[in-house]
Amino acid sequence: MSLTLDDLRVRTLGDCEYDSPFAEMLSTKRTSPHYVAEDDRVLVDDTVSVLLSHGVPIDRVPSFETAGPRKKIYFDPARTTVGIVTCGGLCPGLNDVIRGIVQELTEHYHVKRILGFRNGYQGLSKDSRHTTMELSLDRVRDINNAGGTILGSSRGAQDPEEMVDTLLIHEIDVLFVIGGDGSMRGATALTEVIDARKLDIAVVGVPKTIDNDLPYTDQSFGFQTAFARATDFIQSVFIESQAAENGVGIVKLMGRHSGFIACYAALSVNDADFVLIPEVPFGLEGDDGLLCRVERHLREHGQVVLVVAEGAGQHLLEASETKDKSGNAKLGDIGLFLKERITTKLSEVGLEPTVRYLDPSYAIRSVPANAYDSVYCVRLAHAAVHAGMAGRTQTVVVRWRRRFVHVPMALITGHRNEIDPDGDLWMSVLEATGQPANIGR
Ligand SMILES: Nc1ncnc2c1ncn2[C@@H]1O[C@H](COP(=O)(O)OP(=O)(O)OP(=O)(O)O)[C@@H](O)[C@H]1O
Ligand SMILES: O=P(O)(O)OC[C@H]1O[C@](O)(CO)[C@@H](O)[C@@H]1O
Ligand SMILES: [Mg+2]
Repeated sequence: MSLTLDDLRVRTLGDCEYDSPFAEMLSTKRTSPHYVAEDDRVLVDDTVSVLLSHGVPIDRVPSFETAGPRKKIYFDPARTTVGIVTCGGLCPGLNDVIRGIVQELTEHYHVKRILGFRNGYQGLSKDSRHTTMELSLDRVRDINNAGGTILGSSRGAQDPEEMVDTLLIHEIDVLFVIGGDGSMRGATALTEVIDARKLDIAVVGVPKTIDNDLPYTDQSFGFQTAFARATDFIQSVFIESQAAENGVGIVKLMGRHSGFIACYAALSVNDADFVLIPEVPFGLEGDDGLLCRVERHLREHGQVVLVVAEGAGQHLLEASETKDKSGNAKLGDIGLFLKERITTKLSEVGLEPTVRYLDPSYAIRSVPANAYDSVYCVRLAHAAVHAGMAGRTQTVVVRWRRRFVHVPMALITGHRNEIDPDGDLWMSVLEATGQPANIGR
């Protein structure tokens, strides 16, 4: 997709007139390999050929506004009330982000009132708008040691008019939404009502998804923790299948539309023989199909390990019209399906298999963030606070090519981050597993 500078323009509520608590520290800072000054920008693309293809001077090629503290800010901290909400599925690091936001607002900006809305957007609805949680430093002190979110989360639509009424009742000036693509669509709907009513409320997003399926972000927070946890299950089925006669290990991992968890976990353990992801369709039948390939592998090596993303091979299953409360399609169970088909096939050819099947499901996303993700979360939290206090709205903070930047919400929800079958990640998976580029297709 070709972006223009206009697509990348971040919205702001107005001129920044208050001195930032960081003004003095920033006065001598210039762009360096480790810092981007607030009037500088970060390039979207990073290859010579793509940069040249734009055919415009370097200051006209697509670039993001840099994140970080500003010398001047929009909101007067002494009169600012902040809200925080976490929505959608769980993800390691949610509590780290909440804590980081509260710490930054309290210790540096000296914001006095921070409210957590309970149970996702549901907590902003008319019915539950009074069940807020006061977020003080004491309240968030050790929350990062636990998985989940102290605020709770939910799926399901709420009326944006009602939600904005709730923001007004609590006199919220800045709302931080920590959530995935659906949450960012919800946040966009909020900003539309805020605009229509000409209100002065900033909405800043911190993108969250263990599936790593949001675009314009290096890797989403919690993803590394989630795939690291997933490796335990691959190792288990590897060991089980190694010890059994005709051992088959199958692990199904989360990933509705994108197979990042499956690929990274499989590469990390480097013992998987087949990795199946939604982005690369495969067939079961025929000499080139998955079933014969599994059989051959088993005959040759005595064991076989498959890692399958939950969204893989959906074309092989009966289509389902079922949706969850947020309207996300409920998928068929490819893991159980493969377990049955592989068991039947191997039994038919006389290789009575010992099949070990694991579906760790929620076990990989309910854990606390690892050290790496915790660092990432706290830095995203700081960036979000700086963006909000500077009056940025309809904006998310992300890390892009190792720099923290502001991205308009519309870009984050515009398309999905998926594994490119022609890209180098999938090539690495093919190299590590030895599986062919096409299975039964
Ligand atoms: N198009 C939309 N407009 C308004 N609100 C939406 C929209 N899509 C989703 N939402 C709301 O956003 C919240 C979270 O959405 P959803 O359950 O899809 O999770 P998510 O944020 O995409 O996170 P994840 O996919 O990582 O679990 C829900 O309350 C849902 O109703
Ligand atoms: O059961 P829940 O909470 O709807 O979550 C399941 C989904 O959430 C995700 O982890 C995305 O957050 C998907 O991979 C998974 O299908
Ligand atoms: Mg989603």
